[in-house]
Amino acid sequence: MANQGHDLPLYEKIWVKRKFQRVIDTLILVLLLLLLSYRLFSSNNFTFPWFLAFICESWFTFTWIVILNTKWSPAVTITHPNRLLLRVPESEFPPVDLLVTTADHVLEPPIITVNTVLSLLALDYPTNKLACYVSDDGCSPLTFYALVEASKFAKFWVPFCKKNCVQVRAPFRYFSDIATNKSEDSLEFKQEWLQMKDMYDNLCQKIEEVTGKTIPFQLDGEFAVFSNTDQRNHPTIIKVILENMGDLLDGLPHLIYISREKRPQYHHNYKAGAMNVLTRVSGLMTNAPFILNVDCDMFVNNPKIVLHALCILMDSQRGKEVAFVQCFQQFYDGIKDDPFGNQWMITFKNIIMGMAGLQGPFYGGTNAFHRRNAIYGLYPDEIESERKGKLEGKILIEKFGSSKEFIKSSAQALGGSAFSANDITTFNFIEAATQVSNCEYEYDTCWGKQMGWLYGSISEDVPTGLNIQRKGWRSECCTPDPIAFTGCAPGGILSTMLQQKRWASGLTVVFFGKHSPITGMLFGKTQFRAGLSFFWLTNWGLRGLFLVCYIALLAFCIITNTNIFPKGLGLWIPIALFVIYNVHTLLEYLTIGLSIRHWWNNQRMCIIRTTTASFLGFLSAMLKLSGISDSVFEITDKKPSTSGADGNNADAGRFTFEESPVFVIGTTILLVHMTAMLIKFLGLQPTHSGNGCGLGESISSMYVIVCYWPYLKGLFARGKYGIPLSTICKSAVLALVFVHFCRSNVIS
Ligand SMILES: O=c1ccn([C@@H]2O[C@H](COP(=O)(O)OP(=O)(O)O[C@H]3O[C@H](CO)[C@@H](O)[C@H](O)[C@H]3O)[C@@H](O)[C@H]2O)c(=O)[nH]1
Ligand SMILES: [Mn+2]
Repeated sequence: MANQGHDLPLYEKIWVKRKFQRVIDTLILVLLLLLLSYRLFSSNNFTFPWFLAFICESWFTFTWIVILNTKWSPAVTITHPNRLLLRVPESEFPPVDLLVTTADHVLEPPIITVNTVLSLLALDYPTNKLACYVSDDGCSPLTFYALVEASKFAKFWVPFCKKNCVQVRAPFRYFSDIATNKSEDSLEFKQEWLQMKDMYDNLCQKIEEVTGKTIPFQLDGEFAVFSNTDQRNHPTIIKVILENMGDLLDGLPHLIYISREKRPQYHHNYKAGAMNVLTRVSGLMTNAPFILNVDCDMFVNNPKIVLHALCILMDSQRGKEVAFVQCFQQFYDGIKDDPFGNQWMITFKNIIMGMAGLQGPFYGGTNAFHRRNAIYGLYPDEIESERKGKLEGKILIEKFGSSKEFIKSSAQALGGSAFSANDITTFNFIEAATQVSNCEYEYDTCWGKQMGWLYGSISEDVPTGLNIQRKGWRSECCTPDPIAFTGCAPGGILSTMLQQKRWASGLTVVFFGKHSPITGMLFGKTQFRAGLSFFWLTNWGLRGLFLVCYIALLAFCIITNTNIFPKGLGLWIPIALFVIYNVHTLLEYLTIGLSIRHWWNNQRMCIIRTTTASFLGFLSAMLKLSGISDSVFEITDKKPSTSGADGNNADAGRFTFEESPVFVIGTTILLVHMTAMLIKFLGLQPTHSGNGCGLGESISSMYVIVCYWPYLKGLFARGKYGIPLSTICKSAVLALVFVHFCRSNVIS
């Protein structure tokens, strides 16, 4: 019986057929190449606009090649947790460390973190094999208080979930779902349910009470360590909130709170710094071979997810080459038709599934199961064979830092010998853990440079993943049903833009840095097509630069009455491109059941986002690379929006404007194009003997204005729906400068 299905793989990879799409995608590439060759060989003028258009279109073509390559051979993985259960007795399941990061109790209300932690504690996995570590970069007694209260609630919540096979184990979601209390449920269950709900409401109330006040509570007893602390200046605080003392199968997992030391003179490296501290502290206490990391808002939606991920990581065939298993980010309560383009449904289908068919998806920063050894910098072939050299004490100290206890634990982890926790007691654990969480611990070690979460980019996830894949590791997607994790997408246009800007900036830094896919392909073991697919990510900011150039060029042409598009028969190339591309993407949306509105919102947001957030991100990366100013990790606001994020609210998808440079750029683009159209319709274009501006330029300019429709409405709306006057003024000045520049350059 126990031997049943021994030779069957724990997971399978299935390639998805997409012949029709390949044909259309290739056709688009051919048209792009045609346009480029038309530019090269037409007897038309080789003016500056033509040259610039050629550069931009070459870039677009390259981007399309990247996308085509990524989409070419998509794959999905299918996991078989029942086979794993048959093969490995529960007592031999490997430990898994659960790492959670939170950084600001205002933008990330403690109740959100609490829900994520509760869902982790209630995972369907032996509780004595789980340990949850929460890093709080906000050093907030409120977060700590909330976790302590949550741990009391967990003693009832976890057994309740397991007994009743609850699916969604984040209580705020569970209780908001009316379907959880159905009429056919037994009386006993109903009573329990009500009791649980009562307790949860109680917990929320307690947390709300303290978060509402300016001086929340007396900082004494357990909380005394938080007195006189400042977010940017405080010693390490470590608290063991729950400890599974008797190694009990049905107890609760360990729960540990960590706020690493911060000092103004030390750069704390944002989330990457926090993750490295979490890795070390968990290494000291439980040293699990596998690590799950989630952001504070990403709760477990499928309680069996650990088993699914282990199917991949523990598969005896291909599993050994897999460094991490990535569950795609999905969101709850997404606004209908994705007005801000931040739900990424089609990206998952096209890009991530595409990468899964190559060397594997990129690491997305959250919802990922890692092999501790890969985080520690091991190569895949070192897992089984020679790694003696790496285990020598001196080398380990140079790489991992000087904590004796940590060296011991890392040698164990690298040696693959014992997954057993160290002979560490709560008392010496705190001491050792404090040492590895202090600011100067990483000084002169490899942390953040060659191993662990890498520093230097505010999109730390991408270089971290690339650094692992360049060593020859693969990664896999895990897409169980129901979805593994769900989190909250940014609720408004501003937070979406700021997130995009951060990504663009961080990714541009990666592109020009030593962890770019190019170096991975040239000097590492990143496979060629996989490396090419990673450009889709790292070029995020550069795309902004080229698109802004192109859009400015269009306006320039209309204002100065010149052209970049072919005339006559040649004009059919860009027109065919435009039509085929749009029909093709629309079909892609419709086939997976998304609406036309969803498609249009995404098309529009792609233009808006690329020309504003990505472009600004690119500029900020340039400032960073040239050493002028550093870029800051601006945390995404996770407060539930007051206007109701339920998607039914009429206001939920509307653009609300505030003062911010991202809106200045967008408004400028809109004003410039409106001015250009006005000049054209009023007949104010200069006349000259050259080749004047034609239909192509006008249609494109109109398309830009249509994309920017929400901004156009914002120009005339009031209150939060209106673009602030100061932003309009700044944009108007910029637009005037641009128009003046064009007029003074008129080619006559
Ligand atoms: O100094 C910091 C800043 C952030 N965080 C945590 O980092 C996570 C991600 O921050 P968030 O503001 O939610 O950013 P997102 O844009 O939603 O995050 C995406 O992009 C990030 C990289 O830019 C990745 O790290 C994330 O995993 C990925 O979900 C959160 O848990 C934060 O608490 C820290 O721990 N310390
Ligand atoms: Mn997030």
